[in-house]
Amino acid sequence: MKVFDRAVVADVLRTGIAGLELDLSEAQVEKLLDYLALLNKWNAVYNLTSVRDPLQMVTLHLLDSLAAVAAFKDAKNVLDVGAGGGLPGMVLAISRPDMKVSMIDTVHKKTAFLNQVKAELELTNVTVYTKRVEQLEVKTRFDVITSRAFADLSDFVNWSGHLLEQGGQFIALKGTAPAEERERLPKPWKVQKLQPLQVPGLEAERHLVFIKSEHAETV
Ligand SMILES: C[S@@+](CC[C@H](N)C(=O)[O-])C[C@H]1O[C@@H](n2cnc3c(N)ncnc32)[C@H](O)[C@@H]1O
Repeated sequence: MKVFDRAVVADVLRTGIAGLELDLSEAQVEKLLDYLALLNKWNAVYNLTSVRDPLQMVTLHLLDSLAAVAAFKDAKNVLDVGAGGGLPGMVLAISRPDMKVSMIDTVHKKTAFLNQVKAELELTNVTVYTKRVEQLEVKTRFDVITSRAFADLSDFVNWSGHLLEQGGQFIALKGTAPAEERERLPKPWKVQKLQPLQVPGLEAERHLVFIKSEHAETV
């Protein structure tokens, strides 16, 4: 599908949400569609994602991120590192308006887009930072730090570990997470759980990797 046909896109999105058994209101589904329409529009100029087909964007971006929403059920204050066009951060913010979601990226055109989405969709739970995560300082640390397609797990925790509150956890959205990469994590970080994800309409392997300090209680 070349053009953004909202009715067709909405149909695929709604079927996927039903498959994931997610309880989203009609207003939230409309916001997800608004977000996708903006991503599609800005992508033409800003090159935010290499996925250009709106229907593929539903599966590879929206449903892929929505499949992870349940893992954030106890989260209150989340940071998405290397959020790019807002995945999974923007999808989490729309799905969980009660949760604070911060997104960080080094590339200004990406965070300009995220701020535009925040304004147009009136997302009061969103904060956007333009800088390297290693250089971010915050008054209140995060209970969950997430990322999708960001970096090797060791770099992810090394660069953002200073931002995680005591007892907090990392949740990385990955295709595969090879044992060698998981075992290479620097102390005190340890993989607590590796959870396969089923994304409606997607054959590819997807996983959530939960990482905690070995000094924290197990999940
Ligand atoms: C492959 S993209 C993934 C974007 C998005 N998470 C997704 O799944 O579509 C990785 C992003 O990380 C950002 N990035 C790379 N190094 C970073 C750093 N040290 N701090 C913050 N963002 C970084 C890049 O600018 C890029 O937008």
